[in-house]
This record gives sequence, C-alpha cells and structure tokens, in this order.
Amino acid sequence: MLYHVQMTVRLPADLPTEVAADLKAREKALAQQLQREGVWRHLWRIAGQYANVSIFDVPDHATLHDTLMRLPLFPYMDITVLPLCRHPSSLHDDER
Ligand SMILES: O=C(O)C[C@H]1C=CC(=O)O1
Repeated sequence: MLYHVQMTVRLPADLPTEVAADLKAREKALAQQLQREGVWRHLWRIAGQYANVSIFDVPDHATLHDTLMRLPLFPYMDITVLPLCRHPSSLHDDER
C-alpha cells in the first residue's frame, strides 16, 4: 500500500550540536536503508522548509506507523500521513 507522508523537522534550538548531528546521521542511514529496501520510495525536500514529502510502500497502516516510529528524528517531527490509491485517469498504472 502507498502512503504520502509529509515530515516537518522541528529540532529544539537548545539541542546540543553533536546530538543533532548524530540524529541526522542515523536518520540518513535508516532513510537510505529503507530506500534500498523499496519501503521509502520517494523522498523530496520541500523547497524553503526543513521538511520533506515522501512516498512509503508498506503492507498496512501498522507497518507504516512502526516504520515512522523507528526514525531517529521521529520525536522531533510533525508527520502527516495520507493513504493513496490508484487514480482512474493515471497513465502509470504499472508504477508503484
Ligand atoms: O531531512 C528531512 O527531511 C528529515 C529526515 C528525512 C530523511 C532524512 O535524512 O532526514
């Protein structure tokens, strides 16, 4: 199943620099692992914001929740999830 996920990162201003750097490095590593696994299908920066729009491909809502909860930055993100389904006018029925 496909999900549109928007993540807005809100790191506390007083978060120590080294803690923020570690979080971002671990987040990047997991994000790239999930992309290689075909779970995190698209990851796009929203221009002008510390935020992204992503497409996740997972079997169900619970798996998406568990996957997002695993993200190191999860505690510092506002996340909005929209479930997706095929559009009757889409020319890309084969794409996922
Ligand atoms: O930068 C972000 O959008 C937040 C998060 C998502 C992937 C990643 O590496 O960090």
